[in-house]
Formats: sequence, C-alpha cells, structure tokens
Amino acid sequence: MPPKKVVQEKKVLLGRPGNNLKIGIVGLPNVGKSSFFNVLSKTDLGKAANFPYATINPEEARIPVPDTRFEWLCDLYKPSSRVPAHLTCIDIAGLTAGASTGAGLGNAFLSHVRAVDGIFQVVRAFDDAEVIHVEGDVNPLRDMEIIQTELRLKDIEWVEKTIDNMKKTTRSLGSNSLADKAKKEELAVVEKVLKVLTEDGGKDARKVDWNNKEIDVVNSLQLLTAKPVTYLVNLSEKDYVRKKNKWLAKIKGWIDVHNPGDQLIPFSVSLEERLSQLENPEDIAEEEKKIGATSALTKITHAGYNSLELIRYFTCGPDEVRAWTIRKGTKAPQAAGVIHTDFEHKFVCGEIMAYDDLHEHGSETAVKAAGKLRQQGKPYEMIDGDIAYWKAGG
Ligand SMILES: Nc1ncnc2c1ncn2[C@@H]1O[C@H](COP(=O)(O)OP(=O)(O)OP(=O)(O)O)[C@@H](O)[C@H]1O
Repeated sequence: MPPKKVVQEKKVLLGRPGNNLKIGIVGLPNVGKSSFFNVLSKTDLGKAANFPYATINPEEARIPVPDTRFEWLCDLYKPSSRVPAHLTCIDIAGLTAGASTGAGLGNAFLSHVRAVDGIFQVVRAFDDAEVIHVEGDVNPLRDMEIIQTELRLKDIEWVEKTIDNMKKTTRSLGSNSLADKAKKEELAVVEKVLKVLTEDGGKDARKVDWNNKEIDVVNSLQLLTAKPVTYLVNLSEKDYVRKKNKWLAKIKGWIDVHNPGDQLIPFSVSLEERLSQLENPEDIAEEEKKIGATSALTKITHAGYNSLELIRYFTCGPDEVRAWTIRKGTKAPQAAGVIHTDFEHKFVCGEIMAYDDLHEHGSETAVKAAGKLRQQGKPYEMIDGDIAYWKAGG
C-alpha cells in the first residue's frame, strides 16, 4: 500500500495571538475616524471635533455583526436572551508623518495599532475647506503612503532590534546543539522578514506567502504590517450617492500596486451620520430609497470580520441563542473555551449539527433522526455555522 499522504493545513498569519479580537480605526487626523466610530457604536462618545487629535484615548465599541442565520435561529428557539456576534472596534488617535520616530502622538498611536488584530484605514477623499487637512490639502494617495511608511518603519526598527538580540544569544550557544540550529533557522526567517520590508521598495509582511514554519516566526514578531487592512474611502455624500469621485480609480490602482488583494470600500461618514440620527429602520430605508444609495455599514462590518479570518458558531436553547466568534481553524475544545475556560480544560465532547441541516430539517429532532447530529471529539475543527452543545467532565 502506498504511504498515506499527510496534508498539512496552511497556518494563518496573525496580527496578534489569542481570541479577543479587535479591529482598529486608523488614519491621518481629521479624516472622519471619530465620526465613523460614533456612527458604528451609535453612541456619542467624545464629540468628534473639527481639529486634529480630538481622539486621544482609544475608545472601544462592540458592533453587532448582521447575520440572517442568527435571526432565523432566534425565530426558531424564541429565546429569552439573544446575543449576536460582535466585532470590537477601537478608535485610534490620528497618525502623522514621523510617527515612527515619536512625532505627534506617534508612539501612542503605534502601540495602539500593535494591540489590534486588523485595521480599518479611513482615507479622506471628501473636499471641505472647513475641515482642516493636516498635510494642507486632500490627497488620499499621499495619505496612504504616509501610513504605510510609518507602520513599515516601525516594523523595520523592531525586526532590526530582534535580529541584534538573536545574534547575541546564538553566539553564546554551542554551535552544534539542536537549540542553536533552531535559533539559526529562526534568525534566517527574521532576516528574510527584514528583506521583505526593505528591499525593492519594500513590501508589507502580510503580502508574502509564508510557509508554515515561517508563519510561526512571523506571528511571534507581532508585526504591524502583518495585520489585515480594509481601506475605507470617505467620500462626500454627493459623491457616494453618484458613485463618482476623482480619487477612487487612483486609490484602487495604488492598492493593486502596493497591497494587492486588500479590500477597498467607498462610504460617506456624513451620510452614515445622517442615517444614524433617524429614529427607526423604516425611516432609514425610506431615506435610502429617496437618495438612491444605501448605508455601507453592513458591508464594512462584514469585511472587517472576514479580514480577521473569523467564523462563528451558535449555542441555542430556550434561554439563549448566542453566536460565538472564533478564528478559522479553531478546534472544538478551544471553541468551547471561548464560553468558559472550564469547558476547554474539562472538555469531553461536543454534540454538533450544521446550521444548514437544522435549516433544512426544521427541528433538532428531525436533524437527529436524519443522523446529522454528531458527537465530535478534541480533534474536530469547527465549521462556520456549527451549532454546538458542549459536554465537560466534573
Ligand atoms: N464625508 C464627509 N464629508 C464632509 N465632512 C466630513 C466627512 N467625514 C467627516 N467629516 C467631518 O470631518 C471632521 C473631522 O472628523 P473626525 O473628528 O471624525 O476626524 P478624525 O479622523 O477622528 O480626527 P482626529 O484624528 O483628529 O480625531 C468633522 O467635522 C466631520 O464632521
């Protein structure tokens, strides 16, 4: 018999380890970040102001992620409590050129970026003489260049420091020891990262197809340029409605050259602000119909959620229907551990059915009768839309 081929799953490049996932709103000062954040969180945290650095402390908001499956489950179980999936968003102070060397609020900004898993980069493409641009005029390409440069410079500084430290420790190890060999391999990967960031104009760390061994090292570096970026282009309401703006094609071109594959979403903070002030969903729908354009918030929330490689599973019962957010590739015990660490440590098994099966058969009993409610053990890898009942030992 031919030997069994072992196919190894490709590991995920992480901006940061762990399951407490956050996305940071990043951009130059006065591009609309705080106003956007306020719309997202539907709160009026620290009124957005028309001067740079209005946002000094990062604010955090939990935004429900729209999901028709969740709504359907709530209709079926009619639970007393319903908790949808959330995307945690953080409003981060504006970045200016020179941040990587500590200019403006540079260092605070960069440490806040280090603490998030993904980035919503707000790019200003609206003209308004009343709203000061910190660089003097509106030019989204220059702004994107500034942010990319600052994040990259900080990564370069960090990687150079790491290489220096690693060289010191490898020198003190015995040259033939296994530990030394592993350290040397690790050092070679870190040196490759430096090359990626610096050679031929440089590349962001997330734009390289790293192999699994390299991914472990790159993840341990927690690089700023490894974090997924979604570009949110902030247009005037007029341009957003007519889907026309002189910068859009140029921005798309810039992304295709510098960061191919990153998502671009045009939106208008001023329209979103206006819609968020309306009382109920019917009024919003009526206004959207009147102007011939819809809010981009759902698209933005989904894009952020997907950029972090997140999936969700559900727990369902008469007391509560709840969506739990996990990373793609999470195994059953760790998925259970998101609810309570005891579920992970004392994990026995999970009774799991797919949302699609429940939707097709209409009830848990029917899913069971069809043999589609399965007991899954520790090696089981969660699938988006799983419905789980965890069993833990005493
Ligand atoms: N699409 C738009 N059209 C017109 N004006 C806008 C638009 N988006 C935002 N603004 C206005 O731009 C100004 C700056 O917005 P905001 O305070 O949200 O920026 P910011 O990026 O958070 O700035 P900072 O980093 O300095 O806190 C506000 O007056 C806001 O109303």
